[in-house]
Amino acid sequence: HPLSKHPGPRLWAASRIPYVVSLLRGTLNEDMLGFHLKYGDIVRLAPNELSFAVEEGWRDIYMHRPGHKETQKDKVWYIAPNDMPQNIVTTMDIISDLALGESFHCLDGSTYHPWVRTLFYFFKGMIIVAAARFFPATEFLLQRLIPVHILERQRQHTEFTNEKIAQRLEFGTSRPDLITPFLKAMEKDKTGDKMSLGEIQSTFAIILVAGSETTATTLLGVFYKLASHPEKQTKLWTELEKRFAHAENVTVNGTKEIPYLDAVINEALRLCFAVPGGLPRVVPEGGDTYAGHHVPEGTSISIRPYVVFHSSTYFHKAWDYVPERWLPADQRPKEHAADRLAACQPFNVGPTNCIGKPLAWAEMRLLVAKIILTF
Ligand code: HEM
Repeated sequence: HPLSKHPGPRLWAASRIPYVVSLLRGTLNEDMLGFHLKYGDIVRLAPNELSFAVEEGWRDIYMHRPGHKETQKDKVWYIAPNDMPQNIVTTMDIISDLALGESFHCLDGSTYHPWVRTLFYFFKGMIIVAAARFFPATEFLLQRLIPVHILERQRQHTEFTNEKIAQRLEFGTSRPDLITPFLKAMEKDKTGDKMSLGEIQSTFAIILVAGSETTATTLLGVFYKLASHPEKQTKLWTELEKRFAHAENVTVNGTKEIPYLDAVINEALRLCFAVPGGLPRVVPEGGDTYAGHHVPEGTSISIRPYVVFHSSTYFHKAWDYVPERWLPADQRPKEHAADRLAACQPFNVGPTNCIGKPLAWAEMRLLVAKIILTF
């Protein structure tokens, strides 16, 4: 087999089944970590899949390289759920304002909106459906084994999203929001093309999921780490107090200039990364070279962020919480001078990286600064 030169556990190289078992048990990241420690930077983790734990993988797999064809998102993972059309997120323009012009009001009543409550079933359903897709010949039968309550909650989740979109379309909004540019796209252009309601629904389903849970999980990481490292918390408070004096003075722009605040958030992004899967892509026709290795077409390849972010090759004391490693070079502790910060890319890189990155940073800076100063 063309991938036989790459090391990895034999059973995993022979069959997709051990991978799928690990995926469904939720132990894939830990297993990957063990394999990379044992076998090295590039591991064969299924008959047609390689996992990369090398910095140059970010550039080679995800970025546009002149003279090379681009990898494609692996269809096993990137298919819209519940028979919806594919979402059309490619564009950077739409990220200039917030999504649907109306909150889910979770904080008002300290309760979850049903959309939030069903979100985890949505994720669980995604994983199980993807697991079945690895076996195309029996996919139809395997899909039937998915527990009915998970499918039902996943369907409800989609319904909540569609309901919200329908409300927004019917009642309008007093200020521009993320839907506004899409309304134009729903009218026919000169060529007679227009965006369908299904495409709008699918796109907003992904924006809402991608824009909420990721930021929330990272913030949980920030506060967990600060709570368990009081001296870092005090340091952050001192820096914020110097700049703002009171929480009421905090502004998005003002929070951009506080290196220790960014350092605290960057270290949480590294250690409590919110997108636990690999970011799977497929090698284009003709094959190509990734991190110095030729890989045949059709192979599934990805960086495993969990492995790279915890790698002692790139980060001194990789498992320790050290926000200072992210400070500008002249303020960084000597022992972290050689840390390879570019190996940590929590928003991915290249044409399909996170379109919400500036929004996520604005939200996180604002929230962390206000909460630390207030409490
Ligand atoms: C800490 C917060 C966040 C993290 C760590 C994060 C991370 C990521 C990553 C790693 C990807 C690439 C996935 C892939 O290559 O398969 C991605 C894509 C995406 N993110 Fe984020 N994200 C965050 C916040 C947000 C926010 C606030 C939004 C708001 C709209 C957002 C919207 C999206 C969308 C729509 C995509 C898909 C882009 C595409 O398919 O081209 N994300 N995000």
